[in-house]
Amino acid sequence: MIETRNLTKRYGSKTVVDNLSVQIQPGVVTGFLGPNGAGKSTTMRMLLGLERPTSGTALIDGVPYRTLKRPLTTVGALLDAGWVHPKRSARDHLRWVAASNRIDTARVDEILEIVGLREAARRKAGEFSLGMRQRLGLATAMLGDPQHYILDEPVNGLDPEGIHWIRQVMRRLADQGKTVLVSSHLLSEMSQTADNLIVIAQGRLLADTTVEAFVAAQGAGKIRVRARRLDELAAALRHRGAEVIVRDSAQDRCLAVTGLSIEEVADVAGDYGVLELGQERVSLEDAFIEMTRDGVEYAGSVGRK
Ligand SMILES: Nc1ncnc2c1ncn2[C@@H]1O[C@H](COP(=O)(O)OP(=O)(O)OP(=O)(O)O)[C@@H](O)[C@H]1O
Repeated sequence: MIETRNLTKRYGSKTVVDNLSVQIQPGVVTGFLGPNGAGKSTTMRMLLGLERPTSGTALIDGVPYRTLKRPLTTVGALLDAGWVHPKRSARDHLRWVAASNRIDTARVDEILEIVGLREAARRKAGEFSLGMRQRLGLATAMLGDPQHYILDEPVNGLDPEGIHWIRQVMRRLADQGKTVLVSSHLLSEMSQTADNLIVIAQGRLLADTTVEAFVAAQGAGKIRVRARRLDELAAALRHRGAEVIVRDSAQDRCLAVTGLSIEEVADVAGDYGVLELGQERVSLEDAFIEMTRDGVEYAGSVGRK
């Protein structure tokens, strides 16, 4: 299991990770979600022993990463597509990593096949595209067949085919019973990739739940309404005691209403040129924006699977 206990990191007076306690379970893909600068990379770097916590602990199977004897056989990591000497071939890079971790070099050709780099194995890594570098980074992470994976924005810069491939790899690893922690600020991506979600903003835990429960809880009981005179309708609904959120997106402008029944909303909306009325089905994107905007404490309100 990957775990943080009251994990805190400060740079000067700025708290980047704030008292974060989470447990990442095996057998599922856990999405680590947050807007830019939320503290995801810093948390992952602390888990990998690359940053020292100001307080609290980051543990892999109950111990700090730094104490692992052959780390690559316990945790596979992908940070910034991994570092590779530009003049070294993919194969030589992997053989070097394998040797330094006492991993059988026979595994190198096997893993090159798995990540689809067999043809390019003898080319210099400096000539690789971003997508190929991501594949090589993942190959490095998978080399020691570790139980745990920590992947920082692995889909960054990939084309749709590459994204599909990475998703499949993560799913397969989870199905094999591995722990897979994957960060992203792309919510739509996470909704298609992850089973569980850990959401942070400004270093603080906002949600620790399943993707399904997260979306359901965010959208529960809201009524979506579009009308010609939307702002006036919003005021009228508030006057009737409803809680009203104005959703402004590139596609449309609508209201999300709670505190009144759909019949009551319909009664009011009739006077304001109603165009559409129904139970809201929120996207993960909307739920996330709403949550991080309000900074609502969410953790614990919805149980895990
Ligand atoms: N070494 C450092 N010194 C000072 N501040 C830092 C350092 N590393 C990170 N930060 C700050 O910590 C905050 C969190 O950064 P972090 O990279 O962990 O966020 P993130 O959630 O991974 O965001 P992104 O998706 O943009 O990578 C940012 O405001 C960043 O500027």
